Parts: sequence; structure tokens; C-alpha cells
Amino acid sequence: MIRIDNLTKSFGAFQAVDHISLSVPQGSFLVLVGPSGCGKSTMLRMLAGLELPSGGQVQFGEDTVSDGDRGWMIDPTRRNAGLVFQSYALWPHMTVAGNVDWPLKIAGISKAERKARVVDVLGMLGIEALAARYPNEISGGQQQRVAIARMIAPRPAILLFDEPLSNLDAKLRVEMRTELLRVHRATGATSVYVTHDQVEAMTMATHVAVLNGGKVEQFGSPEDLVRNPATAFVATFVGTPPANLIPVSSLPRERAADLPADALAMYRPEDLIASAEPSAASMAFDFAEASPVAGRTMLTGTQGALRLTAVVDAAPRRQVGDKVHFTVPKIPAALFAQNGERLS
Ligand SMILES: Nc1ncnc2c1ncn2[C@@H]1O[C@H](COP(=O)(O)OP(=O)(O)OP(=O)(O)O)[C@@H](O)[C@H]1O
Repeated sequence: MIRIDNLTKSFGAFQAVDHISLSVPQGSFLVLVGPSGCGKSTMLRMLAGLELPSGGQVQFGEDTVSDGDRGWMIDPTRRNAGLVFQSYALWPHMTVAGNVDWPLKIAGISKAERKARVVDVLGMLGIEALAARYPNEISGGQQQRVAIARMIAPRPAILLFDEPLSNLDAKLRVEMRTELLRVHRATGATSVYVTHDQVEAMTMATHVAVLNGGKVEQFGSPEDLVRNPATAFVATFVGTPPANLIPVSSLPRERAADLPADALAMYRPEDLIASAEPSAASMAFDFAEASPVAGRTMLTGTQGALRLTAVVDAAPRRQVGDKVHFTVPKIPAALFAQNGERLS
């Protein structure tokens, strides 16, 4: 179990993490997701014991490992947690096997046991053939596997990942997601994973905390977030593609009539109709782009700062310079106030 209570971190007058509380049961895969600067790395560094909280507590299982109110924390090496960063930070003068062995040696584990564990974790990550190579003799993706093998070899109860896949190419990133989840399950550890990529968050997490400006916008399962976004920010941040938000004042009269005039209406991309010709309740947008997705078409249009995305079976043939006409359903999927609060 990981429990975070009122966790706060200020740098001078700036609050990078602002009174965050959440907890997840053992074995969870918690993803902290949000735009650049929202405080997710600072959160992870506090979990790792690399940063003393300004206030609040972090608890791993029964143990409090950081207490910002009392101004103390347990050393990173003594909290039974492993950490993998975006940069692999392997020791260049040690072989792959040597890198994985090193933390076990430090932990005082016997030579025979260490040898068995190195073979075991290299096998788990499919890199046993690289054992004798040096980091500069293997690819970036392989280096990241070594970093993960090194993290799990001491069998920590908690795995902490800070954007571990962001240096990999798109295809490798997708493969490594699956791999990481397999490692997570095989170790039975509780994982905390930081990313700015909502697709990564939605595909990997059991629990997601969407952060914005140092605060939690919403904490829940990936399904909760997409089905029932608590704020306008979450509505437009999660989902592939994310939902559309349209000011009621920009809707055609037929659709705006029964809605609060200053609200934002949410429509899911799959609920929009796109056509080449206008109709009574349609809105004219400038065609921006179209791309095939799983046998359907994702179509985007712009109208000034407003951007709408529809996912449709039969897309009208349009080119840049053409208009595309979108029709939204009669009832929006959700309504938000101007400040982002959910109204209904
Ligand atoms: N040591 C520091 N001193 C002052 N400000 C800091 C320090 N570390 C982080 N910050 C600020 O705190 C905020 C949160 O930073 P953090 O690195 O946690 O964000 P992030 O969500 O991980 O962003 P990114 O995805 O860009 O890494 C940022 O505005 C950052 O500039």
C-alpha cells in the first residue's frame, strides 16, 4: 500500500505540489500524469526520498517514510523502493551483468544468490544474451531493459518510474509498456509511474492521478476518467482522441436552447456527425486533417481557436481549404462551468 497525505512541496513561494492526498492498495499500478510542470516528478522524488516534503506524509505499507510536517525522511536506500529514470544511468565501466549485480552486492547478498538473481532478471527482460556486453555496446531500448533489470533485482516492494520510455521510438515504447506491466505483475510490487503521455497512463494504470498546477484534478481508474471526467481539464486531456468542449455560445441555436449560456458542453468524438454539406443544426469548420483509425476516420476541423475532432465511419472527402460541417448530438455528454467545474 502507498498512502500520501496532504503532501506539499514548495520552492520558495512556489507550490510545486499542493496538498495532495491519495492511496492505492498493494500491487497497484499508479500513474501520475499531467502536462509539463504540473509537479509529477517532484511527487515521485518525494516518494523516492530524494526530496524532503514541505508538508504532509508518505507511507509505504505500515511505515511512514517521509514526514514533511516533522521535517524528516528515511534515506532512499532504506525504503525498499527501486527507481528508473528517463536517462538510463548505467555504469559504463561495468558489463550488463555487473550493472545488475552491483545493487545486490551492496545489499550484502551471497555470491551464489546474486548469480541466480542476475540470470533470473536478465531472462525476465529477455536480455540474457547481452550479459557480457558494456552499456555502449547495446541499444537505447536494451539499456533501458538493463536499468529495469537492475531496479528489480533487489526485489523492492515499490517500483518508481519517471518517464522511463520517453527516449525510445514509438514502436519500442508500445512494446516496452507491455513488458513493464509484465515485470510489474511478476514482481507483485506496487508501481508508481510518471508520464505526460495520457495514452501510456490509460493503457497501463490501475489508478490514475491527473495532476495540473500541483493539484489532483481527478483520481480514479482509466475508465472513470474517460466516462466521467470531473473537470473540463480532464475531459480534454484523456481519451484517444480526447472529448470536445464547445462553449454553449458557439453552438447553433437548435442545440444551445436548453443549456446554460455560459457553460462548456462536452461531446465525444464518436458522437459527432461530419458532412460536406451544411444542415440546420450543423456548424461550419475549416477542415484541418483526417487520418484512418481502426477502420474509421478521425477528422479534425478548426474554427478560430476552437478545434473539433470526430471519429466517423464514412468521412466526407475534404482537403485543406474546404469546410467540414459537424453536427453534435442534442444532449451533451457533460456540462462544465467556465472555471472547469463539472455542472452535469
Ligand atoms: N529545485 C527546484 N527549484 C525551484 N522550482 C522547481 C524545482 N524543481 C521543480 N521546480 C518547479 O516545480 C514545478 C513542478 O516541477 P516538476 O519537475 O515536478 O514537473 P513535471 O510535472 O515533472 O514536469 P515535466 O514533465 O516537464 O518534467 C515546475 O514549475 C518546476 O519549475
